[in-house]
Amino acid sequence: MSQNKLVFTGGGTAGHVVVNLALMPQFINEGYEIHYIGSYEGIERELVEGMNGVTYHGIATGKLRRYMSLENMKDPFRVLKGVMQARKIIKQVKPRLVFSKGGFVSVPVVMASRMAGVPSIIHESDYTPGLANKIATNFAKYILTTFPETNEHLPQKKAINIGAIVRDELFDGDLNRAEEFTGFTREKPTLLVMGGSAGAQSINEAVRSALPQLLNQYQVIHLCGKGKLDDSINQEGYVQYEYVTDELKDLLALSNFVISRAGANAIFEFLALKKPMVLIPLSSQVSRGDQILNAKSFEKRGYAQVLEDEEVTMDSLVHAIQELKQNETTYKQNMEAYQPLKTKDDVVDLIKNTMI
Ligand SMILES: CC(=O)N[C@H]1[C@@H](OP(=O)(O)OP(=O)(O)OC[C@H]2O[C@@H](n3ccc(=O)[nH]c3=O)[C@H](O)[C@@H]2O)O[C@H](CO)[C@@H](O)[C@@H]1O
Repeated sequence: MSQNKLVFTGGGTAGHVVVNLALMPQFINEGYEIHYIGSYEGIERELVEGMNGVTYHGIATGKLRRYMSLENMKDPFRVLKGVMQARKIIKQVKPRLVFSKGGFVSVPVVMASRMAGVPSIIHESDYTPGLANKIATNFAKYILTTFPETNEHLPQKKAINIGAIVRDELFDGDLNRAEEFTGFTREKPTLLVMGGSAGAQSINEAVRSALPQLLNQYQVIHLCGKGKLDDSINQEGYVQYEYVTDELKDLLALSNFVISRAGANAIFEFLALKKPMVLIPLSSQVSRGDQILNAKSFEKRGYAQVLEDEEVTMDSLVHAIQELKQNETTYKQNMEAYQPLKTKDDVVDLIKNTMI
């Protein structure tokens, strides 16, 4: 059996899985045995379980709720159970390192790795660290950050700014496949709408109400989130999908502009692919406001136009798209000047240099 074993963890939303999806194939190709510790039912299970070369282990996990619920009382016990389960898995697998992409499920795993004397590296995509990663930082060797400003909130010895890690496959989009999948053509420009990995109701509603205006000028690909399809809409030039996996690269290749939430992974993907974007960050009423900071940073660098969630209407959305189109060249020039700080290979090297 291979002595080169790694454990990856992270979940809750796709944003806490995609960096792992970018890194794991590299290690699998080099003959490493990969284990993934996630929740029993989260999106990480869906995205990871079928992958060749990865063994998935489900554990109990708590959840961060920003509202009062009886479930909140049960969470400490679930986290404790998760630590015991993760500890058992780590003892059995004996990995050389644990790599965590954050999210609540990752906390017990990073704690258990520390107990077992296995080093861990965690990754924070957002402008400010989330609660799970703040806790996990205490037990980890390093925390890798996407935005340089994030390091100000973290212990200096542990924080390393690496920039974003984008999946290689996203650069291999194919226009013919996209046309076949959507039924669209290249004659009209295409707008891609992505409300984060789970979809966003406010964006879905605004986009759907703006369709009569938008479809005059654009074709619209709408990634609307699980359970958020609207079957009553059947208009030429509009397609909707709950969530796409392999097809995403092709849909991105066909898209000229993007309307999106401001999740860190998604926006760096659009930047890497030079897609001018309208960002509608998740409001601070329902989150810690990290997406607002992500979006502002992109606006400041001239990559995006930002609309606050509270001001999203049919008219404000159409207006924002018009402005984006008018300034397309400037946005693209700004994005051309962007150079990723470190590559995926640098992170792979860091992992190898930190392994026991
Ligand atoms: C509600 C919530 O907690 N959101 C957080 C979550 O967002 P979320 O899970 O939406 O994460 P991101 O926007 O960062 O990433 C979404 C990922 O899903 C992919 N994708 C999306 C739709 C689809 O159909 N197919 C697909 O593959 C995107 O390409 C991207 O890689 O994690 C982000 C990264 O920590 C945070 O910034 C967000 O605040």
